[in-house]
Amino acid sequence: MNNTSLPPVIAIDGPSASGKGTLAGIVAKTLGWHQLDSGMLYRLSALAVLRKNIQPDNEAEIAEVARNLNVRFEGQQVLLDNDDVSDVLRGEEVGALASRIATYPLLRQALFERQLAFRKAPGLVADGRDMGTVIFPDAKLKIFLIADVNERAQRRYKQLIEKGISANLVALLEDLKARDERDMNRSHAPLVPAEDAIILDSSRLSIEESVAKVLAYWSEVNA
Ligand SMILES: Nc1ncnc2c1ncn2[C@@H]1O[C@H](COP(=O)(O)OP(=O)(O)OP(=O)(O)O)[C@@H](O)[C@H]1O
Ligand SMILES: Nc1ccn([C@H]2C[C@H](O)[C@@H](COP(=O)(O)O)O2)c(=O)n1
Repeated sequence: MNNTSLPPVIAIDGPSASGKGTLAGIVAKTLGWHQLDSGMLYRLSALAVLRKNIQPDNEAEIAEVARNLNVRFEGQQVLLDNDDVSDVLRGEEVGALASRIATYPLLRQALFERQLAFRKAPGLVADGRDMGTVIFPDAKLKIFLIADVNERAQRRYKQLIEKGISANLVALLEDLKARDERDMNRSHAPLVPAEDAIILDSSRLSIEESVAKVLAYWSEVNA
């Protein structure tokens, strides 16, 4: 099967808390497509590493854990080894370790096929850091979603408070800056826009305005 016969992909990449997941979810629902939150796979790997007490610098063992992840998605629930980990996955410890181990080429390779498997008819909206550059380079539409780091910290702060999780705005801002630095400067699959990506700055856009822009770009692709 050549790539033109594969289901279409819309790739949405960008830094933490830029709104990728929110945007991908609404666009996928609007189009009736599947969704891949690739960051979730890195977070699941990090959580499994923590639970198995694997040393964070043991790249080979971490890749092995990722290759054998026993994960199920049931609606909004994520089950790791039959345990509902939906909330714990979003925690700071897991996110920080995910960002650290995501620098390992063996781990990225271990998750490669698993991500490709999400590409099913009628289409896929995939969000992450390397969707348009590495995993789905033939995506029909590539969005690189950015937002000012202070705005992203505010968004993450509001998101956590609304979930009843205590948060510190200054610490969140520092964490986002550190994560941006690591995600953008790693040697394998760094966070960079694909050459054919559209840069969408959502700093001053509402969620609805961002969604409308992506759907308009998609209509243009098909015009
Ligand atoms: N354009 C927007 N305007 C205001 N808030 C937004 C906008 N887009 C997203 N948000 C809010 O920002 C928060 C972070 O969004 P989201 O979790 O989708 O980001 P993300 O880029 O997927 O983050 P991560 O990479 O860390 O998973 C959410 O609470 C979401 O509702
Ligand atoms: N395609 C991806 C997705 C995620 N990562 C890494 C980098 C992030 O810091 C971490 C957690 O992702 P999030 O849930 O915040 O989107 O996972 C990556 O390297 N490549």
